[in-house]
Amino acid sequence: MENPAALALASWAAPLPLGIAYSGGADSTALLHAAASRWPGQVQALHVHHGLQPAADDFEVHCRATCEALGVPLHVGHVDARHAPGESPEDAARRARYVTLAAVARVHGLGDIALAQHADDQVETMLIALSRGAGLDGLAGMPRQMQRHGVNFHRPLLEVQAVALREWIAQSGAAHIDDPSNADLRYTRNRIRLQLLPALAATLPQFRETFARSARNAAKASRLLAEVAASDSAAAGSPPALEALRSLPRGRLANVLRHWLKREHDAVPSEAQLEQLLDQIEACSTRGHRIRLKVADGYVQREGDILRWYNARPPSQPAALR
Ligand SMILES: Nc1ncnc2c1ncn2[C@@H]1O[C@H](COP(=O)(O)OP(=O)(O)OP(=O)(O)O)[C@@H](O)[C@H]1O
Repeated sequence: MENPAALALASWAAPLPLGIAYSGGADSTALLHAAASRWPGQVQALHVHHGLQPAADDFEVHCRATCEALGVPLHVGHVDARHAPGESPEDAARRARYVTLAAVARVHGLGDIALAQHADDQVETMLIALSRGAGLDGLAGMPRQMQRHGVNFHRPLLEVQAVALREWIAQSGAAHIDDPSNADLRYTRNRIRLQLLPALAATLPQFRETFARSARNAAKASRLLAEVAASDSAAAGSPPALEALRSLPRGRLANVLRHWLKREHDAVPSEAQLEQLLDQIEACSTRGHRIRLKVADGYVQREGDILRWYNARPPSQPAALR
């Protein structure tokens, strides 16, 4: 049986040299083997050592042995991911992993990193997004390519099914790690993978393809909304002028506010907060109308003709500025 990751890489004009995010797990093992034989001498493995996990040292030892056997250089970065209040430990570990992968890549002159997420990971990501009530951005799933922390991340296996990768691993006997935490049903992602995906497969056999199509549709719509937001935001200025905001229909106003808050302040308003902010802006027809609303971890406040964001409670305003 041919490595399905090799088939996926065959049609990819990858930027070289290429870093491979290699955990030692089945999927990134299949990707590393495929990449090492497709681009000999141009591939380097990047491994993140999760300091808090008891088995992390063993994982690193395993990765070293595999890379030596394949003749691929290995670079290891260390993280000690602690999660912020309100953030799940899984999200914190993922966030820290991307930062570390990028930092290690940059040190070794690599501008591109391939991750081994596949079609099943994409479906899991969409289901998690749905379970959190996500908007279009979340439903778009993971992009095939994104720029973050100064490097390009690629996901060349997004169309490959997990079962194909696992079959190849089993048949080829390629050494890999079975991370026991992948079976821990306390994690939502594991429950989705182990309980929900088999049920989906039984009921909707084509779900991977149709979900992937929905993700692409959502991604297209999401890009369009970002373009509308960029043009409305350019017209409103930064910080945005109330008069320009008030000239927008409610849907576009919500769109531009969401993008302004996310892009410039990394703040995501709840549905109720956004509705309240829209109501306030629409009602704000006199100079004396005051706006001061809690949004995410900060505040949005009217200051004269503009709206301003504060990370913390804003100073009280002299009446002239309200
Ligand atoms: N510790 C790590 N070091 C380097 N890259 C990692 C690490 N953990 C995950 N990755 C990368 O991120 C991708 C997604 O992470 P995820 O946690 O879903 O993978 P995983 O369960 O470790 O599985 P696998 O290695 O089989 O892909 C992996 O496919 C891999 O490319």
